[in-house]
Amino acid sequence: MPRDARVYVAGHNGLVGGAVLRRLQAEGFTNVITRASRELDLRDQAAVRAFFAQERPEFVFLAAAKVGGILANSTYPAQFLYDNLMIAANVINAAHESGVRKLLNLGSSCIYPRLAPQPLREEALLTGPLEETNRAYAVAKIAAIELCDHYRTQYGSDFISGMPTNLYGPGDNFDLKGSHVLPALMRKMVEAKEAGAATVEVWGSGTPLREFLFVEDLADACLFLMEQVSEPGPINVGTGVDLTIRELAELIAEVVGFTGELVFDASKPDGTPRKLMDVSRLAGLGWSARTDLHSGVSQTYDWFLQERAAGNIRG
Ligand SMILES: NC(=O)C1=CN([C@@H]2O[C@H](COP(=O)(O)OP(=O)(O)OC[C@H]3O[C@@H](n4cnc5c(N)ncnc54)[C@H](OP(=O)(O)O)[C@@H]3O)[C@@H](O)[C@H]2O)C=CC1
Ligand SMILES: C[C@H]1O[C@H](OP(=O)(O)OP(=O)(O)OC[C@H]2O[C@@H](n3cnc4c(=O)[nH]c(N)nc43)[C@H](O)[C@@H]2O)[C@@H](O)[C@@H](O)C1=O
Repeated sequence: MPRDARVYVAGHNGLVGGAVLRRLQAEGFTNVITRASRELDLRDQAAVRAFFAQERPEFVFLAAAKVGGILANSTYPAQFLYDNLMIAANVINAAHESGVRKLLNLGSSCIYPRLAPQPLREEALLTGPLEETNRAYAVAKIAAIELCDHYRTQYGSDFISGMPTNLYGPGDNFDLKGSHVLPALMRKMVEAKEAGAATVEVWGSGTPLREFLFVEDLADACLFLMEQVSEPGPINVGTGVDLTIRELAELIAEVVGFTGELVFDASKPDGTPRKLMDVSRLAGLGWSARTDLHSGVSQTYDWFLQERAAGNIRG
């Protein structure tokens, strides 16, 4: 991508969009276009068409979506399905109509079939029943991947899809009901430590396994994909390493300095038992994650304390 190319980052206020924006700015891109949802609701087809016709971006990072953890997904499935279908359909179609040179769409490891063989290979997509707790979201994410592939075959559009694993890092959502596990446990443990509380509640059994990629590494992968990959089908972006929720909670407790007891609430859903991705395809193209989980959690903790003091934490 030329440094003066017109680059649109959809979702720049979010975890992924924020990391991609920081990286583009660090790399010296001078023409980055952004819009908050209050300025441009991507569910509004006419507004999206008008935006693309007016701004004519050449490259698009599609990191706008309605995103949440296991409880949010199972509580608001209609919104997760509708919003994500509309956002993807409007942006992908307007990108085609306005002649965008390349678009990067993002899937998620949680959209693979619940019982697909692990580690998950890209070919496993659509080969079996989905995880119920986030099926609505998954259907919308799968539709976006399918749209990109069919716009490639029918119109020759260079629209690609990355398939990130669970992400975390600066800019994450720390709302205790709507967020993902890592920010939720970090916030709960910080607040428990400060309050002198003896316990912290962990949802579920603690036995599910999850893989976590630091969002700055994902941003690096997004630029790599935009520069290096132009082929159909999702491409996994992860670390290839997972751990149990119990092990994650113990790691966060050690970083935060919470020495109380972890109490597991079996009334909360575990979700899919495991979703470790096979990351060999992207490794074969020359990209691998650099930040180990302990370092990423430590960096996220430092960022959380600093931004909480400034009143900038989402959630
Ligand atoms: N977080 C994770 O663990 C993972 C995320 N992904 C994918 O990465 C992408 C980004 O996720 P993430 O950064 O975590 O999500 P966030 O919730 O952190 O950010 C999503 C962004 O989308 C924007 N947005 C939401 N609805 C609309 C709308 N109707 N119109 C315009 N903008 C909208 C929001 O903008 P605003 O703030 O202005 O309202 C927000 O900044 C998604 O496609 C997600 O599926 C994939 C795997 C894992
Ligand atoms: C990222 C990807 O994957 C997401 O699915 P998920 O990985 O199941 O999401 P999660 O991070 O919310 O939970 C992971 C595990 O952790 C446990 N858990 C413990 N304690 C808390 C807790 O306090 N909060 C949360 N949220 N989970 C907790 C929780 O019970 C579960 O066993 C999709 O929603 C979808 O967003 C998607 O794209």
